Amino acid sequence: MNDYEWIKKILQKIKERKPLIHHLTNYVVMNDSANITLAIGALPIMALEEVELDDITNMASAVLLNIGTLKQDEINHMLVAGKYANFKNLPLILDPVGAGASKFRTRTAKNLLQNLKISIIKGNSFEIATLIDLPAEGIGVDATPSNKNYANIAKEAAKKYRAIVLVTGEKDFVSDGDKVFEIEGGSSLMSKVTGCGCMLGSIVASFAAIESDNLLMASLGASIFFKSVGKVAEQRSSLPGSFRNNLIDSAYLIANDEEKLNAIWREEK
Ligand SMILES: Nc1ncnc2c1ncn2[C@@H]1O[C@H](COP(=O)(O)OP(=O)(O)OP(=O)(O)O)[C@@H](O)[C@H]1O
Ligand SMILES: Cc1ncsc1CCO
Repeated sequence: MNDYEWIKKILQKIKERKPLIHHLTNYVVMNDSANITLAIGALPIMALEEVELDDITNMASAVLLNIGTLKQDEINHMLVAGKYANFKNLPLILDPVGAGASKFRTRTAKNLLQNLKISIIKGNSFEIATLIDLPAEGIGVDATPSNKNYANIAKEAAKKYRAIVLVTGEKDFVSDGDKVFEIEGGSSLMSKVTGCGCMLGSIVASFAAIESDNLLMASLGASIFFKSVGKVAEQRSSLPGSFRNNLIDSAYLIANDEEKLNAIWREEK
């Protein structure tokens, strides 16, 4: 038994149960999100049309809301999909892409948090800091929170929104508002390929679908797993284009090859 036996169990259950993950997500990364979901054995579906939301939610095991390319007239779709998820008690994951970059995104992320019971919030440090009204340094995509205590940012956001919070970056931080876990690893190439955060959202949702009674461990497991995926992808490629494809291949490889998982995690200890 190694320390990560519990993550292998989650991966095994994903393969057995094939949970359907309903994504309302951005069209920059939608295809990669679908493929990474399939690579670990879950099933993706992307549906925005309001009339089909009840059917889709009835089959789904988790719902992911990602505001990356959201338009004003689509906000209501997210609210309706979120209400269905809440009604069915499904894990509901929010990726507040770009919160802090525009007033529209900040307002929309906060609106979703106010009107829905969000189970897990996953975002980079700037996005999560924005949700707890911390000031920023820099502009646009290079902005970072002026407060670099990311563990505390995760904890405060989790307390404020009564949700599990996963802050991503060179190191990830996961908190339930009480405990905070710090996760190292991954690859610097992950910041050179768009959508690694969005793909992690799909993995978080897949883990949450299986581990719905323990969303802290689901989020922690997803973070550890995806850091390992990044590391294996880097061993297989050194440039962003091939790295992107190798993320999907590596997710598939390590989700299906227990020996590979053992080897990576042995190395890490
Ligand atoms: N420099 C790095 N070193 C190691 N891992 C990284 C690095 N940068 C990002 N990651 C990993 O990449 C994933 C995405 O994190 P990131 O903070 O870049 O998300 P994001 O800004 O929301 O990305 P996007 O908006 O492109 O989807 C996480 O799993 C994170 O741990
Ligand atoms: C680049 C970009 N713009 C909106 S969504 C997205 C993908 C990364 O979040």
